[in-house]
Amino acid sequence: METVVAAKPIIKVAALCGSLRKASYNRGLVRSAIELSKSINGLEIEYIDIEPLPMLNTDLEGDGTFPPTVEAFRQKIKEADSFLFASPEYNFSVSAPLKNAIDLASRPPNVWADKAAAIVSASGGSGGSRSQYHLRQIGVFLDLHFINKPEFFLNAHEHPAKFDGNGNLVDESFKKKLKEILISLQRFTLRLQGKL
Ligand SMILES: Cc1cc2nc3c(=O)[nH]c(=O)nc-3n(C[C@H](O)[C@H](O)[C@H](O)COP(=O)(O)O)c2cc1C
Repeated sequence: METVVAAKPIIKVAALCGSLRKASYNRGLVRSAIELSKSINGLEIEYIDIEPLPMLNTDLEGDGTFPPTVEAFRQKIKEADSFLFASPEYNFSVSAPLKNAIDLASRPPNVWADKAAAIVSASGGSGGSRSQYHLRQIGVFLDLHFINKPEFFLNAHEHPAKFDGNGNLVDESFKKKLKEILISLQRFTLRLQGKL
């Protein structure tokens, strides 16, 4: 008799980067995550560019409608099962572009709610840990549920050799850690959706 193996549900992850810089290390982390996800069964990552988003102004909201770029962004967030944030630290917090993107998608109805998320960061000093803890705090209000471990903090300025000249992550131990985060995010998302 033929054994039928249930297909693993596909988890769609939307990846956001808080830096708009062309050679951003954090964008490099997103590129790496996309590459690494190709060897994880059931996980798909799409990079969502936040650069075209306007600054939030509630005057621009109609009756439940938003400017077209904002509407398209909100739709992408709505369709995702979970999120990967690559967040540089700006003045001990998340960057303004990332906070703006988060705020835009939080306007009623809040499209972040009840989803799983993971954070990685490349920054100076403590590798972005303080931006990560601010992001977790923001998630409390949004009903975003972050995985706690593993953690990923990379001081890209003290250790620039972990990236190549194009901002791509080349360090094998950090790549391994990044893949562990993706696997943990996949499992947590499935648990949250009651599929595991
Ligand atoms: C306005 C501003 C504030 C910053 N504040 C911090 C900070 O508080 N802590 C830190 O570790 N790095 C800080 N940095 C450094 C950035 O986090 C660092 O340059 C990082 O690599 C930027 O991310 P990216 O490479 O993805 O663009 C700051 C940079 C800017 C532009």
